[in-house]
Formats: sequence, structure tokens, C-alpha cells
Amino acid sequence: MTSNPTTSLRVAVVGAGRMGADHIERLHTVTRRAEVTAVVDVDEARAQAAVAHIDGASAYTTIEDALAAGVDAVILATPGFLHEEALLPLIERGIPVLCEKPLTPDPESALRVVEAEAAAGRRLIQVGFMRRYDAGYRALRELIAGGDQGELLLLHHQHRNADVPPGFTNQMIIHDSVVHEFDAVRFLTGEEIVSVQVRRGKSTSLAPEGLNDPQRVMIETASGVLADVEIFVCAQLGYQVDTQASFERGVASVSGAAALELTADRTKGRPIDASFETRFKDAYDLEVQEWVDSVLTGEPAGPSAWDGYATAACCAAGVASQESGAIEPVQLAERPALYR
Ligand SMILES: NC(=O)C1=CN([C@@H]2O[C@H](COP(=O)(O)OP(=O)(O)OC[C@H]3O[C@@H](n4cnc5c(N)ncnc54)[C@H](O)[C@@H]3O)[C@@H](O)[C@H]2O)C=CC1
Ligand SMILES: O=C1[C@@H](O)[C@H](O)[C@@H](O)[C@H](O)[C@H]1O
Repeated sequence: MTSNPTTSLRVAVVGAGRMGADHIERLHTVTRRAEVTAVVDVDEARAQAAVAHIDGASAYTTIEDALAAGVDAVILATPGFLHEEALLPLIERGIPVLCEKPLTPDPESALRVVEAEAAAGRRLIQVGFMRRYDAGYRALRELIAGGDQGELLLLHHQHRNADVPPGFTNQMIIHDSVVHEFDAVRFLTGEEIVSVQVRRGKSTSLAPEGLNDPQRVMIETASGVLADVEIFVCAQLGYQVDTQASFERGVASVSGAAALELTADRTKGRPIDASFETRFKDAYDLEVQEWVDSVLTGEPAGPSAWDGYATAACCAAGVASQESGAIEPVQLAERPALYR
């Protein structure tokens, strides 16, 4: 796209499920300089329902049909294992994409996407790591970079979901959920992750068949910062994503609890969010706005396909460690010049 502040980006949202529907609403009601002109879903009724209240938007069952009608950019919100087959043709056609995380679930397919983009010679893909747009995570990153509290030594993450659908597997707990912490650790420290260890302990009886929940993940960065993650996706209590950082001279916390502490009805406390849609609403809004603006100006700025690949490599180490219990090294290919 050429730089023109009055242009309105014609966006196709591919996948009108839970996250796609949230992005469609955001584009329609919050985002400036963009409009939803197409919704693509293999479930035709779902695509039609998603556009019913949006003037000028049409429903499709294939990306090709939507592109033929004229689209400037795509938000890809199909399940992660379907991302590669959608991304490769979009890269070939030079269409910018905001791809929901994970870029792809495994490093081999993620590297194919990176290589295709590097061959195209320009950044077209932004990955939906929305924590990079959260005010708390941004402030923590600045604190770490500024060094006022001394060196960062440890990060502690709690990532709790109320529940997950049947069929959610041990592998998914890593590449659908912990992938956010892999990216957050890389974002906060500015370092690559060198090893991952996962311990599966006692499991809640409330997890779907075949899922160990919670699990404990230990991450080590290139300079030796250790980050631990409690990932607990059937925690019942609501949606909770918090991080504490221990420095040489202090501790800083990122917490979603913005509400007042209230003492009433024999209870003292703060409400927590029910789901990611509310906990990270401001972050998703900013993520999509900055992506739209970067497409319009032709200056990509958000998390890249390389970030998607590097986190997929961490996921592979995590999945290997779920079986071995060992500290598994993260193997990375050479970073193409496009991402340096
Ligand atoms: N950033 C975040 O916090 C979150 C990100 N996500 C990510 O968003 C993506 C979608 O997840 P959900 O919305 O939870 O899944 P979902 O299962 O609710 O929706 C997926 C949709 O894609 C459609 N679909 C499947 N194959 C398709 C194809 N070939 N072409 C077009 N449509 C197709 C399905 O019919 C369905 O409507 C995933 O990558 C997931 O990891 C999901 C939740 C939160
Ligand atoms: O991306 C997300 C979901 O796909 C994932 O399943 C959840 O665990 C995360 O908290 C949410 O942000």
C-alpha cells in the first residue's frame, strides 16, 4: 500500500469463530482507517451471520473468492494448523496479513513461512502476539531496558484460563497458550530463549480427557534470565494473566486487575476478567490499529514472522520436554537479513 492517510483499508477476516468474530467487531466499531469488506469461513452460515450487520461486507467460503472481489489486507483467524496453507499463497500475492498466534504450531512449517517471506523480500506478516500492546507489558519492558532497578534476574508468569474445549491436548497447551509467554519473555528481555523444560505434575480432575493440567514451564534466555510459567487452562476461577519480574533492587508486577479492591458481602478483593476478550481488549484494539496504520504507511512494525518462528521453536522444545522431562535446547535456523 502507498502512504495516504485518507485511505481506508479493505480487510478480509478469514475465520469467523471466537477470535475472528472479536476482530470483525473491533474493525467495524473501533478501528480507524479500515473496514471489513469480506468475511471468509468454511461454515457459510457463520460467515453470513458475521457480515449481516455490516454494510458493504460480503461473505465467502474461500480466500480466493474474497481476494477476487478486491481486498487490501487479511486478518487470519483460522486454527493455527491451517495457517501455513493460507499464508503461503497470500505472501505470493503480496497481501499483508495479521496472522493470529501461533504463526504455525511447529518450527518446520513456521520456517517455510519465514523463508517464503524472505524470498518475497518484504515483511507482509504480523503475528497476533497482543501482549506486546498491553500497557503493563510495555511498561515492564521499558523498566527492564532502563535498568533503574538493576539487572532483571527472574520472571514469574501465571496464565490461567477458566476452561478449554474438549479435545484440547498437551501439545496445544504449549503452542496455543504458553506460546504467549515464549513471546512475552523474548519481548521483555530482547533475547532469544535457549532452553525449555516442562513438568507435568498432579492434574485437575476437571481437565478434558488426555490433558495434564496445570503444567509448569521453565524458560532460560541467552543471558541466563530464568522465567517460570504456571499454565493452568481449566482453573475455573476466570481468566488471569499476570507477570512478576525480580530485579537486583526491586520487584515489578503486571496484573490485569485494574478494578478497585472492594470490601463487601463478607468478601475483600478485586474482580478478575472472565476471558481474554476483556483482559486484553485494549491490547487487541491497539494491535489492530497499529497494524492497519503500518499497512497503510508500508512500514511494518509489529511482531514478525521471525518472532512466530522463534516461538514455534520454543514450542517444539516444550513439547519434547513434556515427554522427556529434560531441559530441551531451542534450535534456531539462521535469521534472514529481512528480520535483523
Ligand atoms: N490472541 C489471542 O489471545 C487469541 C488467539 N486465538 C487464535 O485465533 C485463531 C482462531 O482461534 P478461535 O477463534 O478460538 O477458533 P474457532 O474454532 O472459534 O474459529 C475458527 C474458525 O475458522 C473457520 N475455519 C476453519 N477452517 C477454515 C478455512 N479453511 N477457511 C476459512 N475458515 C475456516 C471455522 O469454521 C471457525 O469459524 C487461532 O490461531 C487461535 O490460536 C484464539 C483465541 C485468543
Ligand atoms: O490465545 C489464547 C487462546 O488461544 C489460548 O487457548 C489461551 O490459553 C490464551 O490465554 C489466549 O490468549
